[in-house]
Amino acid sequence: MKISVVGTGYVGLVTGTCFAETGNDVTCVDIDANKVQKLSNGQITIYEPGLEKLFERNLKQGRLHFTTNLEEGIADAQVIFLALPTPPGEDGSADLSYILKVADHLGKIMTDYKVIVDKSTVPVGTAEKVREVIAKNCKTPFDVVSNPEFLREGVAVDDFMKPDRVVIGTDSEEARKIMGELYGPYVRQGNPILYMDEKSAELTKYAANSFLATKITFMNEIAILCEKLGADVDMVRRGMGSDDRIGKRFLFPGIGYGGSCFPKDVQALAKSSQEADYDFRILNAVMDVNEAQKLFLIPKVTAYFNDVKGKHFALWGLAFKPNTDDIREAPALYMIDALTNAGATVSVFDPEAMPNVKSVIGDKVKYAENQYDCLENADALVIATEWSVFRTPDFEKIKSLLKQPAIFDGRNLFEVSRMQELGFHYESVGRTPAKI
Ligand SMILES: NC(=O)c1ccc[n+]([C@@H]2O[C@H](COP(=O)([O-])OP(=O)(O)OC[C@H]3O[C@@H](n4cnc5c(N)ncnc54)[C@H](O)[C@@H]3O)[C@@H](O)[C@H]2O)c1
Ligand SMILES: O=c1ccn([C@@H]2O[C@H](COP(=O)(O)OP(=O)(O)O[C@H]3O[C@H](CO)[C@@H](O)[C@H](O)[C@H]3O)[C@@H](O)[C@H]2O)c(=O)[nH]1
Repeated sequence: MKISVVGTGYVGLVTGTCFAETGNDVTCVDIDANKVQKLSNGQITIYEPGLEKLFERNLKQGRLHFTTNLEEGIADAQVIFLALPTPPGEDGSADLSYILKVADHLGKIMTDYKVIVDKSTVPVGTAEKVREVIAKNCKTPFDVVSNPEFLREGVAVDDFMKPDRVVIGTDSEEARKIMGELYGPYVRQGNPILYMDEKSAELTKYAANSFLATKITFMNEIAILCEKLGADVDMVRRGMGSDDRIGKRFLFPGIGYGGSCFPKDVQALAKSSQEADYDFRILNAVMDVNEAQKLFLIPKVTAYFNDVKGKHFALWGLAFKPNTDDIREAPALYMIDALTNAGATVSVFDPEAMPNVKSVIGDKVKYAENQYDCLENADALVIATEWSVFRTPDFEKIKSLLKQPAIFDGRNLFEVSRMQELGFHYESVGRTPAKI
């Protein structure tokens, strides 16, 4: 099938590459000429494990094309995916201007039947708006479908190729048939395509992200309570997660959820809800708790040193989670601000995200060559992201490099008892009685 993907960022590039991999002829369109040039020349523009190989193969075999020209990009396409940004507007609601601008343009240039697919995360009613905007100028029949994307950064290829489910919101039989054919190769037995009306599809995406953010936040509050009551959140987590109704996943406490999705989507759902005259109280609490959680380690660090002014910290991990170079809403950035504002200095190390951090905060911190180099002259180590490479470090080396053997771990990487045996002052999340 000939398909077009408009917006070649994270989701667009994964969508385009994966659809090419299953034999479709894909043209990706982006207004960023620099990005399009790089991609056309075989240079991948995002860090995503496993994607590069697929990207190179499909580019070489001529199934993947890139252009800045929308008219050329959609010319023969039967399906057009919109994978455009939907950032928070000033009031927290999703900014639909990117989507509606492209929809308006499409209406002026479409000359035969096409299925326009909202792949971006968009509020209820967006498919209707897209339809209206296209219809203003369009003389040919078309359908608009809501097909939200559930992939996670870091495991995006697997999530796309082996989805738990594919949600397709449409009441058009023709669009349903085309979308079913396109997704056929990805849908394993038992992991179904869920056909529904477009509003339910749109809401499913926000409901899923908000529920997961709530699940994490609930555990973060349980972790706080564990410290106050002297319980161990690891035990509580296992005890809870063994109940199938609760499930083991997304129960890991830490220093708050970040990334390009949960923070903006929880906020957008709260806003949509307000517009529908309903105060979604849980979501307001989730946002409040998460804001505070990003700085969860700071009072522990401050209490240990009395005052952090003049102290130097090593920070391992900058990306909002491992296996990505994405630093959007990363808790590490909030901690860097808090520590430097209090008069401390910080050396950082991250396997992938340092160039992105440098482009945002420049020389506010020192960028280390590797995780051990980062520890030189540091008073303590702070851990913000659970990269695998941080999980089994050389503890003797850490001890010899740090001025004092103190580790503040926002991701619960190590066993508390082992760290005590090794002679570290070790604080993590929800596993030791509160000292403050
Ligand atoms: N990143 C994720 O993990 C993820 C997962 C699921 C859903 N989503 C949703 O998917 C959507 C896209 O997210 P993303 O992370 O891929 O965004 P992104 O910012 O990485 O990419 C968006 C791309 O759109 C391009 N663009 C902007 N205006 C354009 C125009 N007029 N024509 C063509 N291209 C244009 C930009 O240059 C950019 O390359 C958002 O709604 C997001 O919430 C993201
Ligand atoms: O037990 C957990 C699981 C996750 N997190 C944090 O939650 C955030 C989000 O993690 P994750 O969901 O793995 O990353 P994303 O790539 O942002 O993916 C989410 O957002 C995407 C964009 O909407 C959706 O497509 C995905 O289904 C959804 O998981 C990160 O800061 C994690 O550190 C925790 O603190 N504890």
